[in-house]
Amino acid sequence: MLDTGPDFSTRLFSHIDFTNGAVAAVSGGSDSTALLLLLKQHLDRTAPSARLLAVTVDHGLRQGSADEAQAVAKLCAERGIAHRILAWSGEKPSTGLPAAAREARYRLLASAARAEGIGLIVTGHTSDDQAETVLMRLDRNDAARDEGRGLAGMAPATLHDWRDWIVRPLLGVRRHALRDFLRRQQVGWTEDPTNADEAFERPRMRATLAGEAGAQRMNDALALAAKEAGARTRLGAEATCLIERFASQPAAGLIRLDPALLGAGDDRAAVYALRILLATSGGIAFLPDQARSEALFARLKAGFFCATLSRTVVDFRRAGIFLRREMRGLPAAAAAVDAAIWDGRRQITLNDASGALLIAPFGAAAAKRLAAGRGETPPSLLRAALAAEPALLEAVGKAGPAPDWPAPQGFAASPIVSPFARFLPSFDLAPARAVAGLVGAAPLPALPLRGHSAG
Ligand SMILES: Nc1ncnc2c1ncn2[C@@H]1O[C@H](COP(=O)(O)OP(=O)(O)OP(=O)(O)O)[C@@H](O)[C@H]1O
Repeated sequence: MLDTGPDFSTRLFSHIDFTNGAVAAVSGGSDSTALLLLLKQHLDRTAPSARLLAVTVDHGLRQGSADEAQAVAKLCAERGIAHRILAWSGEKPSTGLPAAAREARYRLLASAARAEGIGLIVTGHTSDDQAETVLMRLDRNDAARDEGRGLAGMAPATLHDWRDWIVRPLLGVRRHALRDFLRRQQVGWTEDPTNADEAFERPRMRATLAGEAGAQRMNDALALAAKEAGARTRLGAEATCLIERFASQPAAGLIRLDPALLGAGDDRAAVYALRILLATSGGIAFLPDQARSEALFARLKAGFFCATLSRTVVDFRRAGIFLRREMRGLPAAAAAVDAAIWDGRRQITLNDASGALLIAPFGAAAAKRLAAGRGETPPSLLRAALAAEPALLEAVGKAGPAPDWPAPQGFAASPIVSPFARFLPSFDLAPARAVAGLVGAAPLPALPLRGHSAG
């Protein structure tokens, strides 16, 4: 039987920095209920002044979800833990419901954390969840498409919206051990019927991992995840070196790669660096397809050419290899909204919200008037990059002349690192930090795990 005494909670939590408190995401299921009680035990012993807020999201998708949230509220009241229930009140999509529910859940958890000045969310994902995730990805053959990146499974920590850390302290713990702990504490939990509904992929996978027969499969999956996590982190570190050595940004929206990258000798890392930079330039949340990226890299090795991948024009000419957002598919003029993400590439800040403002691509004509030559970068490329940047317009002046550049006061369009802007797994910290430095994105908040640094 697993030791679930004080040593156990020390092992689970002592590497996490709770100085700024924690939000515990508690569904009322066994895993997150055990998480909450173990964390409370740990903080009472080691950091009694650290704030702990339990949050239950009521998705309103099942009958009885409000009662389940109330059961968590009751447990928290008994244990002296602050608790909030947050309802998902938005439109529910007819397809992709689990993904939409997850999005809404993290958004609500993050808003609760921010409201309390807490930058850390802990969830109850277990090694069972990890094995299921990895095996589902293996079944879908994601590995072949993405060089095995996904087989690393869930990261011990993930940055959400470049602001809030989601930490998963139970990733190395089996669900049955947590249930044993709860039984000994005489604490109940709710069973979500969808977890047993084999119409869904995850419950089907869970069933294959049950019993003696499933145990070996689970161990193999966890060993695979650990191996792939190491490989992904190493590849990321190698790609980081290449980005730092060979990539520069001559102007906003224009990345230059030194052609020496092509002969640097480490093609795998170079392709990975290229994929990350393509997604960043194009404003895409996912890295471009592995095979197409390899083909692009091979074509670059063959000499000068121009192609488009991941909404990014890749232009190899004498002056270097340049990446910029293609003009096709840029957002149409629309009302400017503070804090909105524009084109997946820029976070808009409106300091002066007065008046009706529109945001629109700068456009080729205005860029032609304004872009001046700079250094050795061909002016045509500077103009092309500028044309795809956002500009602020008076709504009434739509037909008037284009605005001046740089943008009028009261408006900032800060670059974001598109593939990692929403979710940044800790495996990918090094390349995310390098690209943030390259494009001028906000620096990463420190990783709340001891023994690591996020710079
Ligand atoms: N409705 C919710 N409210 C708050 N946190 C949640 C909610 N649903 C899930 N979580 C968090 O996400 C983690 C993983 O979610 P998942 O859907 O795999 O778990 P679950 O089966 O709903 O619940 P549990 O993991 O607690 O048994 C949970 O352990 C919990 O920390």
